[in-house]
Amino acid sequence: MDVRFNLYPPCSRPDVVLGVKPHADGTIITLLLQDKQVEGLQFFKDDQWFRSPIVPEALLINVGDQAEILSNGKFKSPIHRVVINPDKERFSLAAFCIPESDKEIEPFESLVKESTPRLYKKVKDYSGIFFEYHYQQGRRPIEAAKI
Ligand SMILES: O=C(O)CCC(=O)C(=O)O
Ligand SMILES: [Fe+2]
Repeated sequence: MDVRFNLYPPCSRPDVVLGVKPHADGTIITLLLQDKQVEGLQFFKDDQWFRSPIVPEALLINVGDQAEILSNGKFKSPIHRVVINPDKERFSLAAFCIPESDKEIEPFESLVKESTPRLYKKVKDYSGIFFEYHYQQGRRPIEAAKI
């Protein structure tokens, strides 16, 4: 598990600056503790951005790309971003649950059937794929795993 503290300083131009650009997490799951006062996280669904409301003391559990692969697409890893507040700084704490880089992952056999054919290849070192696709090519890393 990797843990990261995020600190988003205020910015007077939230119309042109994002805290985190749109992405889906490359994890199995991500545990997220959000700021108790300042919102910022948004999820993309049906061509719209939806705010993630503050729920004090709650951990937000986000499905990552590797859960999408393991579940043969039953779980979808959502696209999300962080917007910046013009006046207040924001904190978040993210714990990224990821397998060791030498472990191969693929859809669970029991979820691959005639009615639900296999959608993803076997992948290894998804963090490496994530880095190459997301940061270097600006593409969704899950595309690399699709059959
Ligand atoms: O700061 C947040 O609420 C989310 C950050 C995030 O999406 C990430 O670190 O992957
Ligand atoms: Fe994220």
